[in-house]
Amino acid sequence: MLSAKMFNQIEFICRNIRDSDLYFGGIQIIGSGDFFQLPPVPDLLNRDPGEFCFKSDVFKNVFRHKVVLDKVMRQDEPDFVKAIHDISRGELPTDTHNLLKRLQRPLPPGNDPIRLFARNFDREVYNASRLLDLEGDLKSFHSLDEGDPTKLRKMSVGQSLHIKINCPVMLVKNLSKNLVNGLQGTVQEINTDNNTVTVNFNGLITDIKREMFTVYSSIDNKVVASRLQIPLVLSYGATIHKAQGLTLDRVEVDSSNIFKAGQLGVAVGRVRKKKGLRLIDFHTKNVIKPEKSLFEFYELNSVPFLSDLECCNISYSLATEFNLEFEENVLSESELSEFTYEEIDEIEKMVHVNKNMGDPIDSVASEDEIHNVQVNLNDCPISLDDIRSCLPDMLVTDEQVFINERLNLLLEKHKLQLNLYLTTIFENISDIYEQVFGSESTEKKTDSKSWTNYFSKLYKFSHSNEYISLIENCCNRKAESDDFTVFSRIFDFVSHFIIENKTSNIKDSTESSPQQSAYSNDDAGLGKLRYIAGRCIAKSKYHYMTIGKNNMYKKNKQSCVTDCFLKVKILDYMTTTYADLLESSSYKESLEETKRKQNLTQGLTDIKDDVLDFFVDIDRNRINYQNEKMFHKHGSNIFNFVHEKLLSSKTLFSNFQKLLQNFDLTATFVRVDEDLAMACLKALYSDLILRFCRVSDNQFRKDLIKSFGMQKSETLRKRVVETAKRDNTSKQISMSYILNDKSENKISSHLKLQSCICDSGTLVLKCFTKKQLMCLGKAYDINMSIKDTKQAMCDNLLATVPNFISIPNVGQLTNSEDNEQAVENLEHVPVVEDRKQSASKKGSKRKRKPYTPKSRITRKKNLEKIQKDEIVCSICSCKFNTVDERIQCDICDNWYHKECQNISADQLIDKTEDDWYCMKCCE
Ligand SMILES: Nc1ncnc2c1ncn2[C@@H]1O[C@H](COP(=O)(O)OP(=O)(O)OP(=O)(O)O)[C@@H](O)[C@H]1O
Repeated sequence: MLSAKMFNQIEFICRNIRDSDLYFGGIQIIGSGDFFQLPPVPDLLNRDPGEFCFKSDVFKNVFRHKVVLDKVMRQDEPDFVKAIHDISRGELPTDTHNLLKRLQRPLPPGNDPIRLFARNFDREVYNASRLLDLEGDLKSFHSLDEGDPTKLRKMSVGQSLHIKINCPVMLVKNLSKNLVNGLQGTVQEINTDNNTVTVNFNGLITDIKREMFTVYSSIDNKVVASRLQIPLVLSYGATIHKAQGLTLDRVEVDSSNIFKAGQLGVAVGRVRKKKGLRLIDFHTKNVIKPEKSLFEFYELNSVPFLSDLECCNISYSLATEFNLEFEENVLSESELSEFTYEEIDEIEKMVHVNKNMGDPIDSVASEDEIHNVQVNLNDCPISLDDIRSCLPDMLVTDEQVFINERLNLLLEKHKLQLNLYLTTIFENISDIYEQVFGSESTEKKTDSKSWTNYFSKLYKFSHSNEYISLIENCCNRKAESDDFTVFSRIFDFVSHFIIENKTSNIKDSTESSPQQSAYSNDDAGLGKLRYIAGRCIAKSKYHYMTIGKNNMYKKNKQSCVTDCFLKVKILDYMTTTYADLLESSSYKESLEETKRKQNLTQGLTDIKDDVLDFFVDIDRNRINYQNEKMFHKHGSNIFNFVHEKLLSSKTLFSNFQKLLQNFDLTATFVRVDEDLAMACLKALYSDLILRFCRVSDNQFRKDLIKSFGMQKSETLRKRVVETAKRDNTSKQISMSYILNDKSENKISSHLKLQSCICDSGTLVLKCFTKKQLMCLGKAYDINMSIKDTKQAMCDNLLATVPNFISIPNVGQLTNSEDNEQAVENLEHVPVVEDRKQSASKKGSKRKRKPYTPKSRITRKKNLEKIQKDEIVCSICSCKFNTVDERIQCDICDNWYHKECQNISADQLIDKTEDDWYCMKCCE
């Protein structure tokens, strides 16, 4: 079926070739078709979402007249005609239902029927199994490919064509008027030397040679892949899409994977008579209701024809320019084509799915404290019997069976050596623990670094020669990779044991951390879980399909193909259609979320309700193991820990079995016995658990990182705010700032001083010298004495300044020289005395050398030192360019740039008259 985008493009090309304003350049168009048949296939490569063409504005203007052909020519049995009509419209009245049920019998003897499948994979498996059953030599033709391999998958011919003489084939390219796409024939001769296959097409015997197939990308505006191959495919079976348009006499329709409205109708409608049709695996859910717009389209009235057809000569107007809306929203409305499973990778790239799921991270851990130490590190409290508890109860995978067997053997035959191994690793791991977190008597704060350190030490030990020789001692031979697998289980067990006992008091933050809540707690979460579960199933299905396809024609691999085929069938059984869910799901409220998340992968993730229940179970189990507390204990190993716990849960596995109790093993064309079914079941269980663990682990790690990131950024933000505050206050308020303030009564500087005082009174200590404080006191009418300590002066200011709205006696604040004079006049107390007093008071708090006033000689000497570049600023370590830009602290005697101490360079501080303390000493 033509899509809206394709229709618009054809119209555009015709109009441009004709260089005309008329639609299609004035070319008369007669369109025919049945919209209740297969809908257009979306084409991701060309950004075509696969909308019905009648939705295009151009279509509405061009096809104003509609004629409904209602006489069916292919079939002549009224009940059969009605049944095809019903199922095409998504209806299943009783008479039609009964008729379809009756058609589930084998076909009466006759020619080999063609089997129709909804999905390519089923067709391929069927074709391969039939071909291998046919006598004769298998011949293969391999294509010559160029370009992007993912695009090559879209080709209608495969990379390899496997055929035998007398096998049925179908032409997949129009070669001439008679040799058309879809024509069926039988292979008569095969010549691999000159790449030719002779085919008998109903008496027309023709040599078919290799043809070039290309994939064009309108996005890249070029051919992105090409394949040179014989244009034939095997035709024991075909897809329903491929069979559309054919008229057949004997058909078997496998309806198990019908995924589109119209698909079943097309399949059933290919055959002339009921007696030539057999239905396989038919369910009512295969009858899918088409979208409403289709019914609306047929209900629309048609415009009557005018005799001169003037009604059809409409000019193209810009108002009907291409409806490119869907280019923005390429696939939100789209559904999947039959190729969907093969396009998963491509789709994933487009929706930015993180494929790197499950990569371990070592460096993240939170900062809980370890309170309790319960293990006596000198003795090993673990017995060999305890080791048995690390054997999994339920054996799902081959690896588990293997580990169990090996461990049992060691426990029976190498008890002594195993005991030595156990004691030694216990001691070593305990030592490592102590080294990192301290001894049992000390409570030590642990942080992410410590945990990383701990796990890296464990890793080093487990790869040391000492450790390897321990294992070799137990095995009585050179250690192999299998041995390490077995012993790593005991190693993990001991490591967990030690941490478990030491961290038993760690606060379990499961409830407070959002990342550890179950998906299934609310509707949105359930919707998300359905999507995740569906993705796990779809990925698993794709995985087995690929293995199956790769081994399809290898004779000795047929059991592997059967195995994969059965697994795919089981996975199919777990899914349904969105329409079915809308009608019958008990979790309808959650479906919206599933649909929203599906976007491109719509259809892939519609899993049945009972399958969702099973995943809810997994999820609830998962949060018991996948939480912050467990993360502390297992570090990067948490993924394996969670995975193993879920894998070995008997309840989960039996729930999984229950899910499939009604699955009909006989409904497939491959022979399946009970053992194979059970093996497949276990493998699938293991695969789905693994995939689910990867997704949840990925999410868990992301959430952890996010929460750590938030903590980190909060600390950082705090620091920035504090620094900014400090900078602000210390820079904003200084004597020169107050003096330069031209506002009335120096309101501006008053406010700044006020805010500086309110924020932190101690900052004032840093900003002003004693002399300046005296000045300020005078300006605010505060009675201060030069004998007062700086702190007392500040306290006075602190108590007074907030009570004023501006500086009351601005006149008292003059320039610094005047200030000095003012202070001189105020009190005639020797400054040296005050300095001594102040220094001795400070000395009570911290030890400091007694204050010695710098004599002119000392200053001169210092000056000389400065000039000889011997002295540098103690903050920035840079030299001083001028004498005036430096200042020396009277407590620590260090030199600083004034600016490094937030003192403006032009500010004069005569240190022969007053002391000055650097910021550090003030603190
Ligand atoms: N006027 C006719 N008289 C006799 N047989 C006819 C007539 N028209 C069509 N048929 C036969 O009916 C069958 C279906 O015809 P055709 O494929 O053209 O229909 P269609 O509408 O394209 O079908 P579909 O869309 O279902 O594939 C063919 O076998 C054709 O030979």
